[in-house]
Amino acid sequence: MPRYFGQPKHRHGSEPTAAVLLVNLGTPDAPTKRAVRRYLAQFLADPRIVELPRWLWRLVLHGVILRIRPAHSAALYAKIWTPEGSPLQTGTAALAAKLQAALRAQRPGPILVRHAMRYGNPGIGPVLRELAANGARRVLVVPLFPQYSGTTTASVSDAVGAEFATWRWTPELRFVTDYHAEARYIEALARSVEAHWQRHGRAQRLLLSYHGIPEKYFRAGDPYFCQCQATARRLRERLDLSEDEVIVAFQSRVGRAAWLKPYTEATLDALPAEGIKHVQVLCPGFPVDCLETLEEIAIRNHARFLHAGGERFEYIPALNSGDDHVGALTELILRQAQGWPEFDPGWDAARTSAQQNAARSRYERLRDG
Ligand SMILES: C=CC1=C(C)c2cc3[nH]c(cc4nc(cc5[nH]c(cc1n2)c(C)c5CCC(=O)O)C(CCC(=O)O)=C4C)c(C)c3C=C
Ligand SMILES: [Fe+2]
Ligand SMILES: [Fe+2]
Repeated sequence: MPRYFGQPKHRHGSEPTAAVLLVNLGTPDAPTKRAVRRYLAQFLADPRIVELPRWLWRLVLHGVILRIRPAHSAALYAKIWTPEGSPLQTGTAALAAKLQAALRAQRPGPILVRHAMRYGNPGIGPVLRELAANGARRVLVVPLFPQYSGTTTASVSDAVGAEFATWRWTPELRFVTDYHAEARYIEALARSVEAHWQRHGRAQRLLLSYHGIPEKYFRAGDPYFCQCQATARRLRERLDLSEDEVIVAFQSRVGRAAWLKPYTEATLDALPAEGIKHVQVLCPGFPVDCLETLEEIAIRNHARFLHAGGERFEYIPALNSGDDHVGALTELILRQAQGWPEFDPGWDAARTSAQQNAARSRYERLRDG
């Protein structure tokens, strides 16, 4: 086995291709205990997610958590699973397909759009290798985390770096760290809220629920909390709502340590006693619907709010593969890929390959003996 992954059959001078790789968190292959266990074992072993000493965490993870959580989580996944699979998987794939079509319509050059998952399938490594096999010499990585966190965005960066550490010929690489304040992303969120208002009227409060992270990561310098607040502020201003009408809260806490506050659940428990009986919930940090929105918010927290005395609870769906989302990400991608020839509106494939064909056969004869 050669030490580095190479492309010995690469055709010298062949047309370069650019690629956009959307990366989401990942999801199990099936809503079963076995598949969830495999997924959680990879996910929770990531030191970006749990920063305990490795030996201690390995004991707890394999001795306790992976014995209990898979069955519990599998039952939750079963509630949201569709005939096509996990909503996070199908939603991310649909978004990638729509982006591929949008870029093809707007740019003449060869641009491939793919999606990968940080944990589970399709993995970042195999997708990057497939792109290389299809000639991708430039790769723009777009983690689907609008707000940067070390637990998510940096973990994607780790995985991309670890993959390229095994390659002989690495591509030109660009990486989107966050897009929490992008005008088109805020606009897409605002329009999804307005569309909801058109059909259901306005609630007393708009609750913006983000995935939490341990509070100690925030204190150690993770910018996630600030970026969540900044997204919320811009969205509130765009919707012309007062500070009182919008609440920011954090969901999906795991374990007993303190996470970012206020917690979504405690917030929903307290609102009815304050006379707030009608809430609408939007999750701006989840570009694609998943377990944490469809089960935790739309099912579990909905029931919880009614139990606490609330009367109306509405979940406003994620942007998913809607046109506003595709438009926002297309604009982000076109700006991030500026200067790449494949993204040049004047790309001329015939001229490019004619220039490069000249050098081809000589080098290949030398290499292939
Ligand atoms: C244990 C610590 C966890 C941290 C820190 C964390 C941060 C974090 N996660 C997301 C986005 C998603 N998380 C999802 C599921 C999920 N998250 C954790 C744990 C942490 N997340 C677990 C154990 C799970 C699996 C489900 C479960 O067993 O409860 C998902 C949904 C996946 C799906 O298949 O639908 C997403 C998306 C962000 C954005 C984030 C930090 C900012
Ligand atoms: Fe999570
Ligand atoms: Fe700040």
